[in-house]
Amino acid sequence: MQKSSQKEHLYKLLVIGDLGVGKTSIIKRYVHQNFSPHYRATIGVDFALKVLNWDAETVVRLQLWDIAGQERFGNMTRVYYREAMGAFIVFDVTRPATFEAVTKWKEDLDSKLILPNGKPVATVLLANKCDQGKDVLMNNGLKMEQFCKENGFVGWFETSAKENINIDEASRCLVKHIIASESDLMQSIEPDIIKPHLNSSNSVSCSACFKS
Ligand SMILES: Nc1nc2c(ncn2[C@@H]2O[C@H](COP(=O)(O)OP(=O)(O)OP(=O)(O)O)[C@@H](O)[C@H]2O)c(=O)[nH]1
Repeated sequence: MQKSSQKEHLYKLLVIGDLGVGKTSIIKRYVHQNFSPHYRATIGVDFALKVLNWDAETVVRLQLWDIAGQERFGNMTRVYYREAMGAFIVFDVTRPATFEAVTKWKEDLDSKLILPNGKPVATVLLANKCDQGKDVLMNNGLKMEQFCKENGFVGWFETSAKENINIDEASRCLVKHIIASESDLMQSIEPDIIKPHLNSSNSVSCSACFKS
């Protein structure tokens, strides 16, 4: 039961990335604690709600927007991105092309969504299906931390929706950065205009959540 002294935050989070990388599966695992090996492509967008008891005084409600991979080639992302406070960009570690698409997704996001202080929304990169090996990470010799800094991600995690690896951790990282960016905004502008704008901007990053 909620105590009267508790603070509540409601955040819209986007989950984006190429077809079949595991966006729906990650949300399903996170919200419903289950996994299905069968693939059913998302059409347009789907939604889920996750409630987090953040600390003794704070409840965080996450509205997760599961955006179909095929939307990268459509015009609807601008509409879906509206008023989001954070994003996960997902790729599949077994398919290099899905990693190459990550920068395209990030550019699409940053070109359409901006906070009132001119900063992009906090974004965490998820290297999903890590239960299948780490082909992309190892073969390309990727320096993920460097990649994240250069491309404005606040952190990255190897995840598995199948084995339930690092999904809670990635979410906590994202929420932590959103709470920090929200208090940043509170200090600089009127609280009632915190909602992100649709526009473009440069990226910023912080290494607080980077994993090696
Ligand atoms: N081994 C393994 N398979 C996964 C994992 N996550 C998802 N899959 C499988 O990958 C396939 C695609 O997963 P989805 O969650 O539907 O992918 P999506 O990104 O939502 O796909 P779109 O809706 O087309 O954008 C399914 O067969 C899943 O079972 C994972 O962590 N490990």
